[in-house]
Amino acid sequence: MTAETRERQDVVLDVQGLRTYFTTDDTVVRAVDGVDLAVRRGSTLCVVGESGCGKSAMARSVLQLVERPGRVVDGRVLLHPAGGGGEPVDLAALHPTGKEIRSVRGREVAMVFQEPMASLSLVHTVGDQIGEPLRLHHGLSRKEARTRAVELLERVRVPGAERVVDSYPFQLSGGMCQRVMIAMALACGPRVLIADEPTTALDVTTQAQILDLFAGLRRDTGMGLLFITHDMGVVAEIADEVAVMYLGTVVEQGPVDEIFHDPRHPYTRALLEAVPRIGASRARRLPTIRGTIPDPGNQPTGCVFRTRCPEAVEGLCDTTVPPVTAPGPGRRVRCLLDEGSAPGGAPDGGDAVPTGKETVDAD
Ligand SMILES: Nc1ncnc2c1ncn2[C@@H]1O[C@H](COP(=O)(O)OP(=O)(O)OP(=O)(O)O)[C@@H](O)[C@H]1O
Repeated sequence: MTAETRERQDVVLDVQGLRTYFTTDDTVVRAVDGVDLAVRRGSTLCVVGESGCGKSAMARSVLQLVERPGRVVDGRVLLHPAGGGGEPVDLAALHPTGKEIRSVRGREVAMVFQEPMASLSLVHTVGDQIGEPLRLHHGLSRKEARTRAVELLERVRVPGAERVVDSYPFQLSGGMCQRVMIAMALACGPRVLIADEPTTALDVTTQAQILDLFAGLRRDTGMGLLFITHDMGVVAEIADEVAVMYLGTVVEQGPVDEIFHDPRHPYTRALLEAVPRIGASRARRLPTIRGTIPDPGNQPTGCVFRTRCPEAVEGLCDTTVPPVTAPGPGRRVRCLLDEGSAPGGAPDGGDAVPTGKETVDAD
């Protein structure tokens, strides 16, 4: 078996050409505009980008959780069966409120959000909330579900799990609530866990503990982790692979080491320059990315990043949509100025990654 075949077999969630638009009377916000991603078993894919790049809309689209007026308008979200055999299910083709997608949510693909307090019910105990999917999907009795809830709390390293299981969220700290959310997400043994900025609302110490917890869980359970963040420091801590998102599209992706040591897209370089460095002089001001993200309802012509790109070339970047190119195995870049990029497409001729032509045609 070649390394590429093995890599393909490892894919548990395959997002292809995903587009999610928010349509109102006078505007169409192309929040997700042709995204291709693959989440592998036992591996963490970090999606990184500034606020408003479409990370949450993309993550919510996977489970058809986009709120109106948002809607998945194109693309496929293939969930591969356990063990790699059989036909994948296209989650994007399921009805957003139908029975099929509801049976996938929580059971096969679970999600953890940024604000645990907003996601937890304040009037039910922690144990009842963790146990609910177990009673619903696995037919456990109330007592069995409580026992399992204690085990799950212990697994996410909640001290005094026997006591915490009978408490209410408002009695717990933000970090503890996030652990409860993670325990809930793990309850049914999902094959994919989507975590949307799960540490952003937490203090730095708790953040580090939760990241450590995610890394351990991913290792121990073999689930695929799709981790959304705006913070390159978090990416460095937890990612195996990285997808850099800007204005609804993935502008660069690849293995984490390569993204950090050989960033090919000017946006990736700008994100990396804005990360504080250990040992850097305090007097040195951190560079920020110039300008602001354009209105996704009114995207620039040509390259989406060119209005903020320090390297943009007039007459090229404003007129031509960059094709996806492949500068190396597992690497994808969308930049007209990237030298050494071969025309895009999977190295094995696979169909999971768009070719440059498709990108050009899409706009
Ligand atoms: N309900 C909505 N109606 C209209 N536009 C929306 C809606 N929700 C999101 N958008 C737009 O979609 C785009 C992508 O938003 P999204 O929240 O996915 O970005 P993000 O990268 O996750 O940012 P953040 O880190 O702030 O959550 C933004 O321009 C946002 O304004």
